[in-house]
Amino acid sequence: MSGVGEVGDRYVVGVDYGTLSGRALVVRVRDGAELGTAVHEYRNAVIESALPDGGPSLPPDWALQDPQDYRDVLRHAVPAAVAAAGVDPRDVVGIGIDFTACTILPTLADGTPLCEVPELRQRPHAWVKLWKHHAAQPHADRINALAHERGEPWIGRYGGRISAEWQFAKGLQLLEEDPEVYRRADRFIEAADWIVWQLCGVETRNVCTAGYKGIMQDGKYPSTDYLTALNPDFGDFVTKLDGPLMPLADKAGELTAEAAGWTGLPQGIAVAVGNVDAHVTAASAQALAPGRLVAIMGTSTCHVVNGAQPAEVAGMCGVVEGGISAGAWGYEAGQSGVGDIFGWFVKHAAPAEVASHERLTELATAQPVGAHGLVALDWWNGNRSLLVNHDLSGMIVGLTLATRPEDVYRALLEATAYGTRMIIEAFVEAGVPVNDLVIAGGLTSNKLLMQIYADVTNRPLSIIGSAQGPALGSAIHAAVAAGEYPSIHEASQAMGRISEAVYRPDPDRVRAYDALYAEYRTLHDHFGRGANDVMLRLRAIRNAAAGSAASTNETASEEVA
Ligand SMILES: Nc1ncnc2c1ncn2[C@@H]1O[C@H](COP(=O)(O)OP(=O)(O)O)[C@@H](O)[C@H]1O
Ligand SMILES: O=C(CO)[C@H](O)[C@H](O)COP(=O)(O)O
Repeated sequence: MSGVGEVGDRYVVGVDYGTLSGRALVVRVRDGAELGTAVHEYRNAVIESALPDGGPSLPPDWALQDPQDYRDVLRHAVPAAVAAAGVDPRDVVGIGIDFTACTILPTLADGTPLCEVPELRQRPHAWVKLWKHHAAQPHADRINALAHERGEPWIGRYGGRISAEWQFAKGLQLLEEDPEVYRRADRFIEAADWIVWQLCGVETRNVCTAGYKGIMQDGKYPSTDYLTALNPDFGDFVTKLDGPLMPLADKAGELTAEAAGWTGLPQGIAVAVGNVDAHVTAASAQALAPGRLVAIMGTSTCHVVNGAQPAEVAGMCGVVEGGISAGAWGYEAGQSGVGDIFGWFVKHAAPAEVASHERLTELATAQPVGAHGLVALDWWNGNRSLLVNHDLSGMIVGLTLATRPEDVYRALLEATAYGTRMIIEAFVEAGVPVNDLVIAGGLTSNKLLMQIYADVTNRPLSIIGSAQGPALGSAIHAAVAAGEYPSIHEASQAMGRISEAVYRPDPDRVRAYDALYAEYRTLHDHFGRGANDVMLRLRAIRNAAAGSAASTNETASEEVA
């Protein structure tokens, strides 16, 4: 891309809120050139052990965040990105944001997070629940059981199972574990919509998170009758969730004077409706046409693909009209652990002399397919699609005394590719075309991983032409919200970019992987579909042991006190 623009050029800013940091990107409207970027790491990262001000240990599978970290991204990363771009802030015409989801927080009616209400600061349920907060699995199980018992019409749009990661499971857990915080929550709002509210002073709900994470179908949420059947006090939950529903790429409002002060951008510029970090990337990957599946591969993977019609795909995350772009049915699936699994091995299992992604990848590249004799189940962070159960766990079969670290690392890379192939096959079998794959996200840097995905799925892999797919996607949505393009389609064509078919499947390796994939499917169905619930039993034993350890610690601390 050429350098800073010409006279009359206009710019937009995209802000991508990831799991550990927020990234701002300054983009030229006419061609999507990326002129400057900056990252702000969240000071409190992911809160998994105890609240920032101290206090008791959090239970297993909790994952919270601090909303102040989100505001700080606006204060630090946006001005730094504009400075790095060397453009005049007065030439910026819009800002768009995307967020991990379902990342959700309880607030007062004016948007004040409950964790910032002094008397509630020490209450874990007052804080933001991050997308990977998996402690609401029992609540999700009840939501699903009751939905099937009553024949709720919406359950099919979610592949038959609502995830523990999503709004209703997290809301039910909040109600039943801290009723006072639940009552004090005038709003239960996705961080994507909350940060837009901070930017323009207008409370909105984007159709993407409302649809995929909030069970909003055909303009309706689940009935009050269903909610009170779950818990008599849950009937008002939708009143907390609901707000003005807005289509993607619309303008939510205009930058307030206060937000202009934080960001250094002009007051009054367009603020785009919020979006999800996966779905927003379809625009930057020029993959809005039906059949082009985009896999955004990072700590986790989200798979998004547009289809011409709605279809029910067992185990998918959901299908939402306009969920990716207006005029199509957007499908989502996902794997709740991908890069995180590779990171776990590097940080906690690999010997120091080879403990890096680069070294392990280099060592793993040379061996032929199947030489390590291993097959793994990629469920270190549960299974989002197709089994939708976060009490499932990881597994490696075939370990011997001859197994080396790079063998295990490669087996983990391959296991996530098998998981993606399961998802693709489920879509195709349900009549949702998947013609080719477009890969975005931080994992595109691993060439071995990319080639494995091409060989396992037997499909060519195209690679997005930006290292900042979500942020570029948000910038593209900002350009539409600012009126620079008539629709997301024209903006995607002008501002998005992709390298076609960078990785092609090798027939010999495809055949070799077909045999290993058959073994993966056998293990997947045996341990994931009820033939042997050892993983669930071990999880129950772990939780009981954790509970008794916590009570022992409390007793010990009381005795000391
Ligand atoms: N070269 C690599 N090969 C495989 N995994 C990697 C590599 N580099 C980083 N990772 C993993 O990818 C994840 C980071 O992905 P990234 O897309 O940068 O972040 P995020 O998912 O927060 O957007 C981490 O879980 C890390 O362990
Ligand atoms: O489920 C999601 C989107 O639907 C989450 O936003 C996504 O899984 C977060 O992953 P990452 O940290 O890799 O961005």
